[in-house]
Amino acid sequence: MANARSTRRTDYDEDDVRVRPSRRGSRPRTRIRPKHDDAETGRVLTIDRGRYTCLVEEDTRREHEVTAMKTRELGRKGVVVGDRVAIVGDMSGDKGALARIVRVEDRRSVLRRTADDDDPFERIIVANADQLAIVTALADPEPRPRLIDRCLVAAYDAGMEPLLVLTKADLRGPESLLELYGALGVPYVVTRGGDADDDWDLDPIRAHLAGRTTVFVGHSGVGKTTLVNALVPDRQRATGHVNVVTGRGRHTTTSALTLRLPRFGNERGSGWAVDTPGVRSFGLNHVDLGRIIHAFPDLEPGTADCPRACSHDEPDCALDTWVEAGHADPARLTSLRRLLASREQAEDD
Ligand SMILES: Nc1nc2c(ncn2[C@@H]2O[C@H](COP(=O)(O)OP(=O)(O)OP(=O)(O)O)[C@@H](O)[C@H]2O)c(=O)[nH]1
Ligand SMILES: [Zn+2]
Repeated sequence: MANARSTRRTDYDEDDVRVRPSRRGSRPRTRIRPKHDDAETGRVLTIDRGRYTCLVEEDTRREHEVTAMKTRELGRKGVVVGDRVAIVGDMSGDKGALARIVRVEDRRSVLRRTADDDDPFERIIVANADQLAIVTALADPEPRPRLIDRCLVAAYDAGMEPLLVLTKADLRGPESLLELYGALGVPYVVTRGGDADDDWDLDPIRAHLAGRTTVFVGHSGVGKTTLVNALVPDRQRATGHVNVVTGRGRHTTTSALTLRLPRFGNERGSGWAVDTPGVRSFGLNHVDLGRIIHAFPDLEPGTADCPRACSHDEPDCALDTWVEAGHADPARLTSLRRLLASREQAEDD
């Protein structure tokens, strides 16, 4: 009991008390003001063993990182990379200083996964991102269209725009792979870099990333690390934290890591890259397939005559008639159904 009470004490936020209660005992201002209304807003850059690296005073000359922990008042609510949070306490960013996250602001988008399709637990990988860069090598390793499809479903489900990043173009051209995605109209960039090109032109991909927050996913060996490092030359400095990067420069955490991209062209904001070291695949157990149709605005009106709770991949689906009547391209319906089916299939086939 005594223990619980003392914990409450530490939860009490001394920063909130601007006016001392008078001797006659008026109530402290914290009681009547909204809680923590002088908290600072931060962007969660990465998470490591319960410590949240947050960027505060963003885009000002006083921009800096602070390390924070969750507080009790958050309850069981999770804090994920990309979250905008309210932070109080020691905001100095000094070594050993620990601030406290007291609130998580509403999320604009949520990229989720389940470890595999049988896993009942969904995990949020990143919040508030705009774009999902699906990094795929054109060869070595061979492209895995099923995996790409699943990433597309995850992006559409999250309310994020997909971007196909096709690497190792020095080994093979993109034509046959792009045939699969032509009807979907997924934006793409083709790159060749790393050891294959001393003079790597990153401008085409930078144009897609400028001013937005992009999450990078990709299977092992596709060149994701090579690409992200090239995009963020001062990566080591950008992460800054010894607990994120070990002496050998490898991540000890599977948390996503947010990196600021250098400014590109006339964009006002430089944009952010979110690297996802541990994410190689997307379990789609949590995905509400009913949401995927929203990514197909040309087909969506055709679902008006569908049976209730139509999966859009069944004999009575009204989309067949809609397409036969010439309202939309049949290839679009084929692509939609391929995506809908990708949840039921293994990633590797
Ligand atoms: N030929 C060719 N090789 C590339 C290209 N980009 C990267 N590579 C090579 O591909 C290999 C894998 O690259 P990484 O960047 O480590 O791939 P990754 O996707 O981060 O893989 P993990 O480190 O396993 O997560 C390395 O040997 C790179 O040098 C490219 O455009 N062309
Ligand atoms: Zn239908």
